[in-house]
Amino acid sequence: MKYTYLGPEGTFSEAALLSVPGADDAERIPSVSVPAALAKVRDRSVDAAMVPIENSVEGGVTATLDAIGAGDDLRIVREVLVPIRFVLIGAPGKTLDDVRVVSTHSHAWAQVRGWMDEALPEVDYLPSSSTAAAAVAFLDNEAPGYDAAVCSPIVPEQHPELNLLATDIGDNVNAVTRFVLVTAARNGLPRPEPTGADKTTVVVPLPEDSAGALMGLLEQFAARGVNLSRIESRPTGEALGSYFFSIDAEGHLDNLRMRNALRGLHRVSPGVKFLGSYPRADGKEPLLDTHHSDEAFSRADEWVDNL
Ligand SMILES: O=C(O)C(=O)C[C@]1(C(=O)O)C=C[C@@H](O)C=C1
Repeated sequence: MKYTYLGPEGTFSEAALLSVPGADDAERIPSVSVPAALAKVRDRSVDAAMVPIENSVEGGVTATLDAIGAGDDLRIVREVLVPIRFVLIGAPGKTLDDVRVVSTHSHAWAQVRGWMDEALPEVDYLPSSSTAAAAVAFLDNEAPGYDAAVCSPIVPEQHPELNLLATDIGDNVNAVTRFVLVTAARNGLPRPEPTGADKTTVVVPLPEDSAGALMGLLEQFAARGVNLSRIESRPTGEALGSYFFSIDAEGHLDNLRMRNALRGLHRVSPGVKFLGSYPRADGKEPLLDTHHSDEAFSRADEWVDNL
């Protein structure tokens, strides 16, 4: 297997990838952005990409939601949860008092704003493509245009020569980011089998100019007892008012309640895209009524077939 991730080395995305069995011995190619990582999957120059999709504090990673929803079909085959901690790295020779401009990934910045307001209230922010990219720029000894970088504690572990100014600067000690491992659809790799604790991700265009369109989508899940764990709307980019929904639902494509929900979804929104069924990282099984079990759906089909 050949993998890519949002790089460079030392990002949370790399930490997520390294938790995949066998990935530490496999070829791992860093990408400069989430769309660049997914482009490598689509042109088959790698087998899979590890990308962030959702953070418990800052919400959906829109770059990922937009890039997996558009273009050729992709498949999510695994999810990984990474606890998030942040440190502050200074430019060589700088102390905390010298810091005027801080750089990091926008999601990381949103998670340290409280600490910054307390410790460095006057500071300006400069966005970077990833947390690690902001920090390792100091290794090149060039002036990167900022005085400090927010990144994962892995970066100073990998590069002890970096100037560590502060540790544990995240505002929420329980912050977690969810990452997904994405492959090309129909790439010949085995698809994840149902485990009893699975998630299914779909992207659904909202039918336009129709009263109750969102209700029409949601009731496909509700009527079959399929619980949703995430739903986010994103603009398609085509026109004002044109939206798609990115949805995670509890269950696997092989569960009859999910198959029936997806059939219903396709009737109300034929542009729906299936992005994969894969095991939940937390192993949590859905709470099901008996009338939503596979047996109940099979018995109902049998009853109708025999009428
Ligand atoms: O920059 C990184 O280290 C990433 O892996 C990206 C990312 C994100 O997009 O949310 C991952 C986890 C943290 O929440 C901050 C940044």
